[in-house]
Amino acid sequence: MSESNGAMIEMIKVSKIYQPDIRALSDVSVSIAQGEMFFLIGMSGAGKTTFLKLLCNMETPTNGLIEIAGRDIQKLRGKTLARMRQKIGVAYQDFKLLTDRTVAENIAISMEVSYKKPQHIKKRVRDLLDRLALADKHDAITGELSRGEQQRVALARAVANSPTLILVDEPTGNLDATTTRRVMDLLTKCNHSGATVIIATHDDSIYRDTQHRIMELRSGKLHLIREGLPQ
Ligand SMILES: Nc1ncnc2c1ncn2[C@@H]1O[C@H](COP(=O)(O)OP(=O)(O)OP(=O)(O)O)[C@@H](O)[C@H]1O
Repeated sequence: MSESNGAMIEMIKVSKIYQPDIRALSDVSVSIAQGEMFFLIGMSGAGKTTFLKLLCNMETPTNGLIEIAGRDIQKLRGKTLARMRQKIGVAYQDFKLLTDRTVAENIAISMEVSYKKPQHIKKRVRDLLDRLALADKHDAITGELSRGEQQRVALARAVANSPTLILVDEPTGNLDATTTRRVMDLLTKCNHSGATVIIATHDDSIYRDTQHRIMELRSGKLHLIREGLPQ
């Protein structure tokens, strides 16, 4: 994805109403810079997952415009849409893993789809498993792991192919403090390598001391909690 005025994401007056009448997002406008790490907080049901799903085209807005790297994502079709999707890594709240496949197979998928060399894939999978304290789970069947382990596999899969945009939904919900730190270290490393990272969470331990921008969804509206410091 190419740069557009330094913005990775432009949301302009975006609303999402689910049928029959659930207003999840209401006139949300925000610009998120290329290379920014951005925390999206809010109570349960505040619309965080909806916000992320709109960005990865899993849901369409009822009103408003969403641009990623300068392109209106609702207008993307065919190969252009597929190419953009390859540049977005998503760790879903419900993981969406292939539970009958091994951990390594799950993490390798996005790299295989973009024809990375087997040698590179092997090395990357091992490295991510090491970083996330899952080295001994390489050949485990994913559906047999604990929720906290599956959560980390979902994260490893999301970042494996070095996407330009990383969307993570509650990445630490099932984790202890030490493992939470590992997850945040990995996301920070991705961010330092240039990725724009958007983290939806209500785990205040991961944003309490951050120097990155924090915004909160409340009653479908987006409020600034803290400006990020220049990095
Ligand atoms: N597919 C859907 N159909 C109808 N309503 C939905 C749908 N998805 C979400 N909602 C509703 O939209 C609102 C926002 O939901 P969303 O999942 O985006 O919130 P959230 O902040 O991610 O919550 P949580 O922290 O509990 O995951 C909620 O009232 C939810 O019930």
